[in-house]
This record gives sequence, structure tokens and C-alpha cells, in this order.
Amino acid sequence: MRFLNEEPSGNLQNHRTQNLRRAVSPGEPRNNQAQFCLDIGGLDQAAAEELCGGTFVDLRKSFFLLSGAEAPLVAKAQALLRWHKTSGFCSATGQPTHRNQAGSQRTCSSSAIIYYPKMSPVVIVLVSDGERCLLGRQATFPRGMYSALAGFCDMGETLEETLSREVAEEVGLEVKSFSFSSSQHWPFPQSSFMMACHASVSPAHSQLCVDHSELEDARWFSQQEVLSALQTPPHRGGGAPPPFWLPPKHAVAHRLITEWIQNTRS
Ligand SMILES: NC(=O)c1ccc[n+]([C@@H]2O[C@H](COP(=O)([O-])OP(=O)(O)OC[C@H]3O[C@@H](n4cnc5c(N)ncnc54)[C@H](O)[C@@H]3O)[C@@H](O)[C@H]2O)c1
Repeated sequence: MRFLNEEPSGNLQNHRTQNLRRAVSPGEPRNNQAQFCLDIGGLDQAAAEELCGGTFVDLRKSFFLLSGAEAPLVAKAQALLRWHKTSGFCSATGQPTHRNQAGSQRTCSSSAIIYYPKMSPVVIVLVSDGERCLLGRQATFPRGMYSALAGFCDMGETLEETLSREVAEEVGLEVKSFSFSSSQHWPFPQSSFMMACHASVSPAHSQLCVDHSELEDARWFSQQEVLSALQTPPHRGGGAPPPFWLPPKHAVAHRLITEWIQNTRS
């Protein structure tokens, strides 16, 4: 990741004013410096890489490389730029929308309706029967990667209703109790607001009935299996992946799994 602090040159310099108008602010100043993000996808990639002194990496892959503070910042920046790119017209009038200076909202030129960037609420849950935890994978996940169960909230649902419904639908289990852990903005494939929870089921009723239209596989894993997977570096492509590995540390699923290990060992 590169922060460009200095006066840009070349292509970027030529379009400086235009660029500043298109830039959006991803948040609070950092070290007393305002931050802006800019979609430079229109520039020649090789020239932009030379100018920045780096190479472009897919955002998902970059999550394996970035530090703790950088990952959420880049995720937010990309989500905001994508929102602007796809929100150019009012869905009520069909007229163009115009952004405010910070890039935090867009207003319809005809109706004055104001649009704000949106996140879709998602519940992500790590289910345990006391001894084991339940992890699943979709067919689209990288080979060998297992994660906690996740699902979008339906309109009008509470967090607890979504959690119970998703666990019942995806693996056929009845949740006995749950506790909230933490939350996170997740930019893939669109902005989701992830609400992460731990849930428990009765060991006597832990037989899985996996909905294979949603999950390719779901299984109970022992503490030992999870511990050794936590020590396995995430697979970054190239060569055969390990048979069982976990999401990167910036994913809230990783946090849930780490917390589960800490809680069961204490
Ligand atoms: N950060 C993490 O640790 C982590 C872990 C797992 C999943 N996730 C994210 O959680 C989200 C949900 O996970 P999933 O496995 O259910 O995803 P998914 O993308 O497989 O979606 C499941 C279904 O939900 C529906 N859907 C898609 N977008 C929707 C929306 N905005 N509102 C309502 N329904 C929608 C679609 O019918 C889709 O087939 C995804 O964005 C995924 O990337 C994050």
C-alpha cells in the first residue's frame, strides 16, 4: 500500500484539479493529514505502478499483506469509490446525482433526494457444541478454506432472528444461546456490515443436515484441528493449498475462531 504525500507528477499532475474533484475522503485525518482516495483505474497500469513504486494487487489478496490499520482503510476507500461509480443516477427520477465535496453523499439534480453509501447487515456466527466448533465452506471459497457461517439479514429481521434462521437453514441446528463478539465492515463483493457472534447448540442435538445448495461442506472441528490451522499461514495461491486453512486475520471470522480457542482453553 502506498500513501502518496508528495506533489504528483506525470499523468497524475496533468489531471490534478480533476483528480481532486473526483477524490473522496475515507475518514478522519491520519497523523494530522487529511486522506483522500482516488480511482486511478483509467490510467495506464504500468505507468501508475512506476509512479507509485509498487504493483497493483487484488483487494482480497492485499488483505493477506496489509497491517491492522491499513486493511479497514483500504476496504472503506474501495467501497466508497465503488458506491460513487454505481450511484450516478436517481432511482426515483432517473436524473443524474451529484456528489458533495467530501464524497459522503449524492443528491438528485431534479428531486433533491439525498443518497448515502450503504452497507448490508450480515450476521456471522461461530457455532460450538462445547467441545467442537462448526465451520463451513462455499464452493466459491478458495480450496481448503473454511469459515464461520454467515447470512444477510432479511428485511425487518433482528440480529437474533437472522442468526437462528441462518444456522437452521444452512446446517439444520437449533441455537440454544448466543453472545455478541464484535463487528466489521467487509467490502467483498459489496459492502456488508458484519455482526459477529458466538452461538452454542446442545451436544445431544449436533447432527448436521447441510444445505448443499448453500454450502459445499460444513463440519465439526476439534480444538486441536483449529489450533493447527491457526498456525498454518493462509494460502496465497501457487502450489496445492493445505486441506484445511482459515480466513486471513483481518476477517472477523478469524477473530471469532481465535476467541473460541481462547475461551475453550481458559
Ligand atoms: N469477514 C468475514 O469474516 C466474512 C466471513 C464470511 C462471509 N463474509 C461475507 O458475508 C456476506 C454474506 O455471506 P454469505 O455466505 O451469505 O454470502 P453470499 O454472497 O453467498 O450470499 C448468499 C445469498 O444472499 C443473497 N444476497 C446477496 N447479497 C445480498 C444483500 N445485499 N442482501 C440480501 N441478500 C443478499 C444472494 O441470494 C446470495 O446468493 C458476504 O458478503 C461475505 O463476503 C465475511
